[in-house]
Amino acid sequence: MVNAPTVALQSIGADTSAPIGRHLLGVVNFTDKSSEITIDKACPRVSVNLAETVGDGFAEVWTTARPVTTGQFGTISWASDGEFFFGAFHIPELPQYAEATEASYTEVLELTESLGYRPFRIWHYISGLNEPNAAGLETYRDFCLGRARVLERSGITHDMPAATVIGAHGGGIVCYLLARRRGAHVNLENPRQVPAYHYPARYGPKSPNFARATHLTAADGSTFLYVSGTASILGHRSMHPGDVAAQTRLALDNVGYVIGPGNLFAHDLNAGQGLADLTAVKVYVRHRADLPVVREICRATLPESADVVYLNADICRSDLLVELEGIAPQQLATSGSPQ
Ligand SMILES: O=C(O)C1=C[C@@H](O)[C@H](O)C=C1
Ligand SMILES: CC(=O)C(=O)O
Repeated sequence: MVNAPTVALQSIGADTSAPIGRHLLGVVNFTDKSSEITIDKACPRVSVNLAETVGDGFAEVWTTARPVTTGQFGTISWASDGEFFFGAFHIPELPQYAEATEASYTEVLELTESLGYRPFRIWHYISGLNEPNAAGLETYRDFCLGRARVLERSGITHDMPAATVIGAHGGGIVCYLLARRRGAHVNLENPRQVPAYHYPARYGPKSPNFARATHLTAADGSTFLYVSGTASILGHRSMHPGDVAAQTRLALDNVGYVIGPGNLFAHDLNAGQGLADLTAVKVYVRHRADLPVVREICRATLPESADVVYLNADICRSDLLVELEGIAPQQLATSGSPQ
């Protein structure tokens, strides 16, 4: 059994207890209910308001190999098994988010640093993502302002892991993250894209802070590639405006490139992966009417083995129609060589 967090995408309301030999680390329900976070002795349970109906929703269930302890630190609900950590915070709907984002991100860094953990994957779901805040700044750019201020103070603006920022249907900001105590993970860039840290000022007063993917090696040598929300961007430009099919193909192509052997070799890593290795894929589609086209392209491109879910959501640039993320696990065969 892998001694690293693994994820299963289950239907909402399905029994979200851990499989035999695994322990719950965190449960994220994508539902039609309001965003909230609860915590019990088992783990934090996050609800993200991002499904049209319960039927559209799903549960993202993270488990780990060892029993966890849970805790609360300011706005952060967390669980840890001593090596891996799951944390989450919720900021209610506000006229502006930078200040509250700064406060919660400060708590995330204080908590993970005090416990000796380093984040390796972060997700954010933000209602009104493309809407102007009370000061007229797009909410996504408002969020980036708050995040960047904290990371600048901590000197880690260019060392953040894979991330996702996607719109929610209401409820303010929900953020959840995975972190690890020991061992280094490697943040990857995609040479076909300008690193988000270096986006020109036209995209906002502060650049986003995330890597294109993060590569993690577990104690048993298994590796996991966590791919950020990836869109139809080359260089720093959004490509194929208005053409959701072309945007879907380029987003998939960007994912295949960033986890491919050439890019991993360029980051001094072995055993690149491919789209055929992806699982736990979340596809975010701006217009519901585009879902059938996006599904068709994804089904033709992704392996049948992949768990793929589709969500109707706003994306961090208003000219982007689709974005997707995934995980490429590489379990070691018993011989110790990559499968
Ligand atoms: O700002 C981010 O962290 C981010 C935005 C999107 O490009 C994508 O969801 C990945 C990360
Ligand atoms: C916008 C987006 O998806 C990116 O910056 O990669």
